[in-house]
Amino acid sequence: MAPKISVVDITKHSTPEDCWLVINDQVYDLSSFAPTHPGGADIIYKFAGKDGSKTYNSVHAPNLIEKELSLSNKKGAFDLSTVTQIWIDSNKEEESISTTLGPNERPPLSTLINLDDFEKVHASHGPRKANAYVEGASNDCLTLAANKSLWQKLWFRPRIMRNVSKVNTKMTMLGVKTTMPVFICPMGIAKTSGPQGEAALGAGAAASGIIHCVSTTASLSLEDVLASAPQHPFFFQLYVDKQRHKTEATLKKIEKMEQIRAIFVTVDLAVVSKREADERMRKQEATSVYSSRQKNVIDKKGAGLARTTGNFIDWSLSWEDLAWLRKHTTKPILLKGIQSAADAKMALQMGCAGIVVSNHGGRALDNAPATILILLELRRDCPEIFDKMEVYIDGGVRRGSDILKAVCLGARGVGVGRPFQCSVMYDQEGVESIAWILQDELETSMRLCGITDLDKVRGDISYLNTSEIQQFLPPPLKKTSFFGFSRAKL
Ligand code: HEM
Ligand SMILES: Cc1cc2nc3c(=O)[nH]c(=O)nc-3n(C[C@H](O)[C@H](O)[C@H](O)COP(=O)(O)O)c2cc1C
Repeated sequence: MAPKISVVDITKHSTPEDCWLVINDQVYDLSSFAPTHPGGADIIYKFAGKDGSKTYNSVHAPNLIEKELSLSNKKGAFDLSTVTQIWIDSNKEEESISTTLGPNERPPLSTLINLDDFEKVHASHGPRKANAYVEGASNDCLTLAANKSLWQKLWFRPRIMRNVSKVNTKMTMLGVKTTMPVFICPMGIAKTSGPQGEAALGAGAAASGIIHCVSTTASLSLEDVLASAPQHPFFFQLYVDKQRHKTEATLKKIEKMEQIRAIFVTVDLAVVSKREADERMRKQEATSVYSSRQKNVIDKKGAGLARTTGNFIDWSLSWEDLAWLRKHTTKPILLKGIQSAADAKMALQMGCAGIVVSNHGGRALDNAPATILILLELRRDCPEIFDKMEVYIDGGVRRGSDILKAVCLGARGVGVGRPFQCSVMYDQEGVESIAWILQDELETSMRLCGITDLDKVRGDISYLNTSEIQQFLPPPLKKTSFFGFSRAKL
């Protein structure tokens, strides 16, 4: 067996011409590869003679380097027993430098061409704490992954030769006319991702003709967020506070705010779940933009930003509380976090104006079903709700074609979360860029499907083939005809 390579040996190769790096406990010679690295040579030279694993892993799959480099550039295993404190400290310096690059060092906005690009750049260039917070999900992130991957298993059945020179993507959501059926999901503490925080989301939504749903845990005051687009409507997301009088005061304030057109009460997060990436970040690393009202405590779970800013949420919330909420607002109430047909029916019975099918982007119960499956379940088990209230969906929506799929299944619109939060890195321009990409992708997929008016195909499943994901549906509550659709629509 080849001898392991020590710290002393590696530090001898710390120049651009002779550039060795440790990546995941293996030593590589990247001298000839670095100048051709698509992410730039500098990022590799920064770690010459050092351990680049953290930065590398934040953008790359672990096996990429093994796959790409020739055998002669693989120098062997790193000798961990030779690690010194000085070496660890020098690596840390480089890591912090590489995660706090200035605006001019980020990839230009024009090079980001889909929503995943925004999440990748946030991972590689955003503040580490913000990234752990934004990208994190519960436990093993199974629901997070399922949300996204199951959209990809829903296929289209395109029609042809339908004169698609003009397409109409407009939709009315809760009485608000929008350019396309998209709202920016409520997300806490957006300032951790970029200095404009929610103001970028509000102004970007207004400029793009979509709606921002402001979170209870926004880093800016509600007034400041609304001021970012003074003529534009917003939605407000409500977490009910354990101290109910605080919620009552919030609702009283909102009642007078004409810009707020609806209240989305979040019902899927009785307690903040275990988000391990976030929890691993220690309290002292927190950028305390919001946490002044909470006492941050480190316990055995860690000190995640989500949990420390979310422990005011009332876990006693129940269906009876809807009457209490109704007493304090005249605005439409929607329940955000519906995950079954039974609860969707209940929301309708209780007089809600609508629901958001959501599992909190995989940040609530891990192993909760992917949201597209819940939407299918609703279509099958309670199709009547789509005519009687407004149904929205979020979770893993990353393509304009996902919007089209949701609408064909009967949703009035979709929420998009993480990509928008990541786009705040580029301020308002970044937010507008995401909206533009979605609009463009939506129009393209409509044209290629032979659809000219989005509103006219709402609930028309004839453009979809659901067979690949139907196997994942739970058994029906009661027997209904296939999907509850009339045959004409099938
Ligand atoms: C054979 C090894 C490598 C290959 C094939 C490779 C490939 C790439 C590619 C294709 C990109 C473009 C963006 C993307 O697809 O995600 C990229 C970006 C990047 N790579 Fe690598 N890479 C390698 C090694 C490394 C190493 C060793 C590091 C760190 C020490 C690193 C750090 C980065 C970073 C930080 C970016 C993002 C740059 C930016 O956003 O401006 N890569 N790499
Ligand atoms: C960073 C972050 C913060 C969030 N904060 C809230 C919140 O304050 N209130 C809420 O109802 N949902 C919150 N959510 C959940 C989103 O509103 C939404 O349900 C989810 O992000 C949609 O999934 P996606 O990120 O895959 O698009 C948050 C999600 C993220 C990623």
